[in-house]
Parts: sequence; structure tokens; C-alpha cells
Amino acid sequence: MELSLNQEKAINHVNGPALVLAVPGAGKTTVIIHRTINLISNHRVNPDKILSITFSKSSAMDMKNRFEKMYPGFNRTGIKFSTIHSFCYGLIREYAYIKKTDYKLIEEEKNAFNKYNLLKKIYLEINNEYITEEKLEILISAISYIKNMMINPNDFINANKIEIDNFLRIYTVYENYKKRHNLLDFDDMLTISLEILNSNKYLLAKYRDKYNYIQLDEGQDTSKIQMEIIRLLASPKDNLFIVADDDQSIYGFRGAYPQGLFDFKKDYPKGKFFYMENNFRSTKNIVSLSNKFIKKNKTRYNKNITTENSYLEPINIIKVNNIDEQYKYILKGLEENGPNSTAVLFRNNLSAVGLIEILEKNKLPFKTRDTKLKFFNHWLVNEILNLMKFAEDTSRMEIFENLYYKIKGYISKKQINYAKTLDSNACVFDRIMEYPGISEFYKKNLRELKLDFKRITKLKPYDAIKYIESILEYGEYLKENSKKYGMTYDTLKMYIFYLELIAKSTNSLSEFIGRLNHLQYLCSNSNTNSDSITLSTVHSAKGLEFDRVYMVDLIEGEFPNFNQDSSEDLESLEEERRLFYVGMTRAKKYLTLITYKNLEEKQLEQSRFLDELQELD
Ligand SMILES: Nc1ncnc2c1ncn2[C@@H]1O[C@H](COP(=O)(O)OP(=O)(O)OP(=O)(O)O)[C@@H](O)[C@H]1O
Repeated sequence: MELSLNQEKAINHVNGPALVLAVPGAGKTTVIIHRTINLISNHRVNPDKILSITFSKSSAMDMKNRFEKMYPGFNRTGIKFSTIHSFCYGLIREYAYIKKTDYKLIEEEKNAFNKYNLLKKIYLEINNEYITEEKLEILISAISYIKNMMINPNDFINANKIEIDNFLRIYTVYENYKKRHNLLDFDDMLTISLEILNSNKYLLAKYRDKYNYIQLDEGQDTSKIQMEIIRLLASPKDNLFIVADDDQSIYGFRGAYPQGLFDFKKDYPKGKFFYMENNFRSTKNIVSLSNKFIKKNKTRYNKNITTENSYLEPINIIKVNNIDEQYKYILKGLEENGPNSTAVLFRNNLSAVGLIEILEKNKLPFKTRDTKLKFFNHWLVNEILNLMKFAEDTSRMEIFENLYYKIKGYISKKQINYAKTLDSNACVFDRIMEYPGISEFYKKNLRELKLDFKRITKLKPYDAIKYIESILEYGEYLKENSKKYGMTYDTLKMYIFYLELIAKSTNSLSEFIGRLNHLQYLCSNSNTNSDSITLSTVHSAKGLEFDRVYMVDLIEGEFPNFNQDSSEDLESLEEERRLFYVGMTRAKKYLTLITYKNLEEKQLEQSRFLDELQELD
């Protein structure tokens, strides 16, 4: 590979701070690898003294592999590619050793004691109810944001609408508990590391001496506290080499702080700027339109993206009638072009479910970037399955007592408790009918309900779900209670939609459950063959490239991901636009953007980003 002049300039930078502002596909990773070699080979820097910080474990891995490919045989020993968290953990362990204390990490979900369980327990104690998975995610994300942005939780509450009752109390109890017991979550690794570096002169000097050259990849998604740690470490030599594309900052919700890049000049008046505006990855068609598109954002360094690659095919915007036609379109493309170097990208992970079902049915190999799809263990999916299981055996009180109030029938807790004292092998409805003084009206209701469940056993899974949703009025319950679960009704409907999609090809409950298990298995044991189709959220596709990219489900509300409850401020819109841009710029040769007009009876609007692209083209 022949390096460009601009790449050369950045690679040849040795001492002092530098910010490399680059566009997608400009070879940022390439530059970090070549610069590392340059420091070692031409400037006699000891490999141990270079610390390259990557965004995620997988990008650290990717960088190592690319290094190997570019410089086969070069002794990589001592060169450190690490995430900031892994660096911080090392520092904390050393500190703990000196202080003869011990910190326990509580991130691993597989351990019995972990932060998820701790937060669930605190939430239950404070709010007297169980927290849903969605709310737990909101809670964790808010705590993380506060830590990463180094803000006061009170200020956070004042500036944000958060759907968690007693958030401040939960936050305080959680923080105090961890402190008392020396527990660490990922965010504490950062806060504690910063405290150590600020308070322990010995360790600060030691680590400054240990790493003389610091390189930071994906600088745009580094949080405020991470940047503080890195700057403190690099000081006073300030041999800090940051590579970034502010247009690809997509982790604002987790505290990414691209503002740090805009402050670079102020923080380092003598700092050097390098620009890499040539995209080596994509065709002229893709580069030109994505460039015009991102220019609609106001908060950004102005860059002019160019490419020497030739024109190939225009970006393809496809509007079909419904999601089935979207899938058919993709299948046809895969049939014509094969699965090699192809990705299907989407805004929300739920989209993966429909794609997995369709690809599996057509025996097409795929791999998912996010292997733990929460769909398969989601409470809503479990509840529908449980109602179907209950239909097959209406004596199963252990199922019914958790669901009776979510369907029609006006059954009371007292009646359930009474029924539990009767013969446990008898049908639950017959038992409730024994309730002392129960009116004829109630009995009629119960007989009807019993009949409803009998009917369900005669239906195929697809029709059974529809029956549960409408006739048993489970859908009504979801509509009225979605907020309680930290979700919108539209999202809950999508869960049902995908469940029905999978149910369509099955004839019995056991076959249906078997299919769900099989799809979940395929998802978590993803095909790693290079010639399988990659399914990924745009977030997880960061840094990757494919010959052919389909972006799917491009519906207003879905992408940009705004619902009726979320605020549509300029900042969030710009972040969504950056995310869309990251998706577009993953494509080397062919980019297809797909939207559809209807989802069942509901009419949809195409994503506003497609409107923008159509206007710009
Ligand atoms: N000088 C060059 N000549 C030819 N190809 C290059 C050159 N530099 C980089 N590339 C290629 O361009 C592609 C993009 O490089 P790389 O992935 O490093 O870009 P990036 O800036 O990290 O991209 P992004 O930020 O969009 O993820 C890769 O396929 C890489 O091999």
C-alpha cells in the first residue's frame, strides 16, 4: 500500500500533541499502525513505551491483526493496544496492591453478584417494584453518563427527563454501597483512576514514565473523563497523538465528548493539526452524497471529503410496500451477488430478529455482531409463550397468577389466592368459580375465558398470538402500561410483530418454541465464515467496511430514533445524522437504503434522512 502524502505527514509526527482529523475510510487505523513502526524503527522508541488506546476490545484486536498483516514477522511484543478501561484496571490493581486493599469487579453478568443484580435490588427496595430490563438499561446508561461527563447527578436530573422514580436515591445508594465494599463497575474504573492519578504522585510519575507516547484512536467517542485521564498521563511531554473524525461521534448517550476535539487548539496552543480528507474506501457516488449529507450538521469541523476511487453505482434508495418486500429485495440481491462482504445494517437491534428468521429460512449464512439479542428472553415474548403454555394446561397456577391481570376477565388477587388453596390439579377457572359468593356474571366471564384458552390450543401459533393480543385483550394491557416498562407501545408492537413473523412457519407450540431456541442459538453461536452476511446495528459496525451494504427499516421514528416521548433537540438529531452517516460510509461499492410504506395496517413515513438525501442528490 502506498501511503498518501497526508498520511505520511501524520505518520512522521513524533513529539508533542497532534490531532489528526480524518474522514471515513481515510486510513486512521492504518496511520496509527505505521506511526507505531515509525517511532520504533526510525526514532528508537522502545515499543514498551507506546500506548495505543482503542475504542473497544474488538478494535484493539482488529488493530493487532492489521498490524500483523501489514508487518508480518515484526516483533510486536511490548507494543500495547488497549482499551482505556483495560489500562485503568491495570492502574487500579497496582494501586490496590500498594495500599494492600482489594477491588472487586462487578460487571460480569455470569457472576452471581454483579452490578445488574445490585441495581435491581436497590431499585426494588426504594421503589417497591421490580425493575424491567428496559428501565435497568436506562438507569445504567444514566449513571454511566453522569460519571463519564463528570457532572453532578442533580444537574443531570435538572437537565434530563428520566423515567426512573427516585433516581437520585438509587444513584446515591448504589455509589455508597460500592464505595463501602470496594466494588468497581466500568465507570468506576475511570473515576477511581483519575482520583489515583490526581492524588498519588508516585503512580502518576511511574505511569508517565512507563508510556512516553500515547496514541488515541476514535478520539471522537472518548468521554470527558477518559480524555482527562489521557491528558494527565501524557503531560508534561504531551506526546499525545489523537486520531478522530468528529462526524463519526455516535456515543453521546454514553458520554462521548467530541467537544474535547474542538477544544484541542485551546488546550494545546502548539499542537499540530493534520487533515486526512481522502477516502480510500468508497466509490465517488458514496463519498460525494455522504459528504453533502453530513454537511447538514452544524456542530462539526468543516472537511472536504474526496476520493480517487471511481464512480460505480448511484446510492440506491428503495421504497417498497411492506417489510416482506424489503426482505424479498435483500434476498434477491443475495441470490444475484452472493453473501460475500455484505452487511445489513439497522438502527435498532430488534431489526435483527426479522432478518435472522428470513435468512435462516432461506438457508443463507449470517453472523450477528451483537450476539446477545434480548428479544429471545424478553418478558413480552415469555409472557405470550406462557399464555400459550397455560392454554395447554389450565391447571398451571404458577403461570396464571403472574398474568391474570394482564388479560380480560376482571379476576382479583383474592380470587387467585383462594383458588390456590384448592386442588392444584384442577383447572384454574373451575377453582376460581368456587370462590364464595361469586356472581353469575363473573362465572359467565370465567366460562368464556376458559373457552378462549381452549380455542387457543386449536390454533396455530401465529393465530394464537393474534388471539391473545386481541381477544384476550393482552394488547390493550400493553397499550395502557407501556410506559411502566420504560418502552413505547410501538416498540412493544414490534416485538409482537417479529414473534408473529417467526410463528408464521410453525404448526404447533413445541415447534414454535423449538424454532425460537434454534434462532437464538444461531445468533449466539454466530457463523464466523468470512462469506456470511453480517447483521449489525450501525453502532456495532463502526470501523468496519463491506463491499455491499444494505441499510434497512429506514422509517421515520426508527431512524432517527425518536418516539413521541423523546425530545427532538438539535443535538440528538445531529447525533442520529452522524450515525446514519457512519452506516452509509461502511460501504465500499454498493449502498442500498430501504424503506417501506406500511407495517400491517399502519402507514409509515420514510426516514427524514432519505428525504434529505433525495434532495441533495
Ligand atoms: N494509502 C492507502 N492506499 C490505499 N488504501 C488505503 C490507504 N490507506 C488506507 N487504505 C484502505 O482504506 C480502507 C479504510 O482504512 P481504515 O479502515 O484504516 O480507515 P478509517 O479511517 O479507520 O475508517 P473509518 O473511520 O471510516 O472506520 C482500508 O481498506 C485500508 O486498507
